[in-house]
Amino acid sequence: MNILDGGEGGGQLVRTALALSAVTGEPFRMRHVRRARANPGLQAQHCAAIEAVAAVCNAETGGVEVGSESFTFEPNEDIDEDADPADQGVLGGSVSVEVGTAGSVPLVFDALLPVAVALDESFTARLEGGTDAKWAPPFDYFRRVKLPVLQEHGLDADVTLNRRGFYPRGGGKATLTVEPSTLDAFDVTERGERESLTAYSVAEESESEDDVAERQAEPAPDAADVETEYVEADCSGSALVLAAEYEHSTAGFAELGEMGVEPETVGENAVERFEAFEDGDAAVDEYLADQLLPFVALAGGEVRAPEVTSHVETCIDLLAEFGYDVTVEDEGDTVLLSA
Ligand SMILES: Nc1ncnc2c1ncn2[C@@H]1O[C@H](COP(=O)(O)OP(=O)(O)OP(=O)(O)O)[C@@H](O)[C@H]1O
Repeated sequence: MNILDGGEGGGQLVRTALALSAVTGEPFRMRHVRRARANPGLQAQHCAAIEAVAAVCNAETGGVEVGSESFTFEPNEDIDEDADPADQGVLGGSVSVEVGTAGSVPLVFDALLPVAVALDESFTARLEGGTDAKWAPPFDYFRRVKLPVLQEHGLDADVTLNRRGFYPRGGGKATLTVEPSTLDAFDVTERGERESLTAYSVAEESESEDDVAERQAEPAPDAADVETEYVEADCSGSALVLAAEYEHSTAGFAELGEMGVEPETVGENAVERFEAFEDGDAAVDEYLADQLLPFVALAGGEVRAPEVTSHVETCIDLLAEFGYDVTVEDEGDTVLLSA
């Protein structure tokens, strides 16, 4: 059993370990889960990710409860460890999981997506929780930025939003369907010319009185197409994702509305990050960089990112524990991640 130390990072290490364990068939124990966080141990969102990935690969789990700092995950014992990972017979099927209040639905999807390379048959995951939650990719980032980049590289997956769920009540619903997939190696080193820029601005319906969705999108550059939407949800909330599609890549700049923060400020923050990105030479934004790492490890290739964030660093260490080497080349203003 692979003994992993989760102490240097956050939930991302839990999600990456689950995905890699499902793909390789290698069981693991993770200790010191989120040790340095203010609320150490597994949180509801992480327990939901464990439950979802376990359902897809028939894993046995131990120690999975909120607050637990150590847990085990043993994927289907029927897996033939000598076989190629793509032929190891991870099952598919369907699973419904409540992530709980505003626990992030896209983050649980993140744990499930890499399993695509080892599936026998498709799986469907129906999740309930926060679609647009703090410290996580908002739903439109997942749908408009991350998924398109992965689909471009062979991932056969689709997502449907059934209901938005904002912080703190959650209550959002989304369905992810993933088919067995063969990934192409990544060559995301130059982003190329920008082909489109879209501001996806969403707010809960009561916020239409204050034109929140329009005001969030107002600072977007003139070149941007603007899509505003008001939705039914269990509590008020709003999100803005500025998605920039380039010839060879897509980058996203996502911000959530917050009490006491003017909607225009939400938009300005996203625009500031977009402009800084366009001033540099990276092909993906800093968040996509850490989220792509498991796929780069599995498929090989290169991705040019703005910097080595702590998420990138700790994820690379974890991938090495499963035998996947990702190297980082410091290029000055950018970094090249290769496998
Ligand atoms: N604004 C954002 N846009 C896109 N992705 C984001 C954004 N904010 C955070 N993320 C992504 O969300 C993930 C957060 O991972 P992290 O390990 O910090 O989260 P967690 O599971 O909530 O656990 P923890 O509470 O331990 O931090 C990262 O993959 C990061 O790229």
